[in-house]
Amino acid sequence: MSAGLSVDGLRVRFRGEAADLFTIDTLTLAPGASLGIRGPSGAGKTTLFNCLAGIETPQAGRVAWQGEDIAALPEGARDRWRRRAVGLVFQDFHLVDGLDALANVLLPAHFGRWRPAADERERAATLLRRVGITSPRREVALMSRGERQRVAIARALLHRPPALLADEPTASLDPEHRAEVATLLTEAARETGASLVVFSHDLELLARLDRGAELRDGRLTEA
Ligand SMILES: Nc1ncnc2c1ncn2[C@@H]1O[C@H](COP(=O)(O)OP(=O)(O)OP(=O)(O)O)[C@@H](O)[C@H]1O
Repeated sequence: MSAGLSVDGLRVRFRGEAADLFTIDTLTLAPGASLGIRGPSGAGKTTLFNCLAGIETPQAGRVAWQGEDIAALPEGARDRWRRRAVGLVFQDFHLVDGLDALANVLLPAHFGRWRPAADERERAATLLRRVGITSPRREVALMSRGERQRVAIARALLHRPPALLADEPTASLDPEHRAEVATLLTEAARETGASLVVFSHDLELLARLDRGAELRDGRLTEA
């Protein structure tokens, strides 16, 4: 079983379109390694993010994490895989405003179970401290955008996922918070051994990643 990410012959075309949005012949990423993907608006970055996260099913190809081809899994199995094996970070955080920071970090622990286990609560509290959130019972709606993104990163790490995917994670932050979030994401991947893929226009964030690639005109080119 190969660890990390391995993509082969990935092809995406939306219904009614005459041409493929993109094709990716091959892409691999080792555990603990990071890759930044940039590209012009409309190139398909969010669509590729969705394919790597098992949210979108490609027309053809293999998207394997830890040797498991998630593109071939039926929807229910893919949802279970996503909850277990991937941490997702978004531009607009995807937090639940009526809840405090701790409850937001524990959200993934509620799937299939009524309440989180004691060790999950402990890990959530530890992760919040790790990302610099000192008031875990504070409602996220009252937090700054930078703090909210740090809570979202802690949530992404709850189940120690081997894959971390971030879609424009710094786009709605001011420069100081952008740098903070960039440091946290790259350190978290290194510490946990997760493979990190970041889709972004933020050149400072992209410069901190091990590798860079551009999605343009239907092709992913590494540079
Ligand atoms: N479900 C869909 N059905 C049809 N077309 C779609 C669908 N989702 C996305 N598209 C189209 O695919 C193209 C790529 O969209 P995508 O959101 O992946 O681009 P992007 O590179 O993330 O763009 P941006 O940087 O502006 O967010 C766009 O032209 C978009 O309109």
